[in-house]
Amino acid sequence: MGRGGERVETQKSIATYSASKSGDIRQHGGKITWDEVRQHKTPQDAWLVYRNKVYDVSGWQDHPGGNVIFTHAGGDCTDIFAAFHPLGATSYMDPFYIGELVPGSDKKPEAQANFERAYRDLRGKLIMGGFFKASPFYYVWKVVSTVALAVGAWMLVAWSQALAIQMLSAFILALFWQQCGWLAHDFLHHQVFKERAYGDLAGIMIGNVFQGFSVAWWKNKHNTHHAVPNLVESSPDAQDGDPDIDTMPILAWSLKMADRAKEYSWGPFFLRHQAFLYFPILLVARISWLLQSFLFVFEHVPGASLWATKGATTERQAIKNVGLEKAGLLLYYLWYGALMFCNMSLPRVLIYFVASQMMCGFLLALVFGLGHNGMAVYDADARPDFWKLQVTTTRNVTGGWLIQWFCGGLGYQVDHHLFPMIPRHRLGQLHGLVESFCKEHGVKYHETSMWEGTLEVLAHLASVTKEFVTDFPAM
Ligand code: HEM
Repeated sequence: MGRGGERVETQKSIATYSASKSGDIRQHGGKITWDEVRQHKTPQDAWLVYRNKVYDVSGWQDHPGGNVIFTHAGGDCTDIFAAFHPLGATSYMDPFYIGELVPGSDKKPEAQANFERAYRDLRGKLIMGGFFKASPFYYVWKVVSTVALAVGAWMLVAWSQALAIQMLSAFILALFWQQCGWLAHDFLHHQVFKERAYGDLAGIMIGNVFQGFSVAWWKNKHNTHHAVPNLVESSPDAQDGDPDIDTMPILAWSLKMADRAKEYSWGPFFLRHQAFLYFPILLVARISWLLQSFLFVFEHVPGASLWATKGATTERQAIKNVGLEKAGLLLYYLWYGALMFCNMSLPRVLIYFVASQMMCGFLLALVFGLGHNGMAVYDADARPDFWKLQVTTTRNVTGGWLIQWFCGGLGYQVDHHLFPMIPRHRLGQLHGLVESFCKEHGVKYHETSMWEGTLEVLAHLASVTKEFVTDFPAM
């Protein structure tokens, strides 16, 4: 569906939604207090505050960004809304409007209010300063140089049957996938194209075809992670938790998570040894992600045709390009199979498969882990404001161009989290501004080398184990 068609579909869906709600007492019309807003915090009963206006989005499953909208139910979405949407998206909000917030009912300290204003001013300055504009040359170079890695890996396999050369090829292929991960990430955050449909198509090419991940599966998870990083959900039906730290019963990042180990027969074993098991777990992470992607795209949903998800009853209804997604994943397994079988015996194919997948899992997860693991973890009920949440749950990685290349720009994780639509090649410049802004306002800003960061992650896992086992020695 073209871009214009998509807009019309969104408008129609909002109109249908509004009509279905017209029987409710939606037009509150008057003043609403913060205490009242906070009562409406589940997907079925969701109120949002945007610039002191209150919106009722209860049960709006057709939101083009998916269920992430409900992460902020009962709260202020002003800054996270700005982080994700194109400028015109506010024009879709009117049908959801139900009233004005009573001034001062949030009891926000003046320093906090000033700080928020300053952050929003900073965003305005960045827009005016051209920070959100991508360089086409940079991204053409990134795509070409990344694809060259896959070509190199293929040539090595075709050239030699020596195990050492095949393993070198597996490593280069793993690097290719890792770099594709960062590149798809940029396109899907709409850092590159203003026209979002192009970003989605590039994402399917790099994500599904090159890397074997479903774009819709990844986007749902990743946007939710951005909205609520390191937040442990308040209840299973609230949808206010970060899926990236939902790693139980394998890894526990907080005492609250550790408590759930008791629900699984092998949970206590993992909890006791989680710092030692962290790296072995990273090795198999990619195989699990491939499987989740495949099931997400191909799982049969009753009522949905093969190439569409209209009428679907799960979060898969958010898949916009389901036909392309399916074709993309099939193409991935086709080219990957052709590469492996072009000059290798079956036993070598199996070794190559396991080696390439595990190496990539390690390369990807090492960077993911550095971004947030071992940083502050909050309960969703006690979520801090946007800026504090994004900064205190996130770690930057220092280092020269090689480290930044390896991390795909995510060495500037804090800066990226505050402004996810700013293209990767501008993050270095942005970093200076954000760092001094944090200092000026006394907000904690954390950065380490790759090595120190990894040690911090392991130390954090060990400390959760120690604290929990001290409280519950029977574990
Ligand atoms: C009344 C409130 C909201 C309205 C009317 C709304 C509307 C929209 C619209 C029209 C789009 C499509 C934009 C485009 O592609 O041009 C969109 C995308 C999106 N929205 Fe919202 N939104 C609301 C609240 C939220 C909130 C609170 C969040 C996050 C917590 C959110 C997260 C997203 C995301 C991540 C996307 C992008 C999805 C993608 O890249 O494909 N939205 N929203």
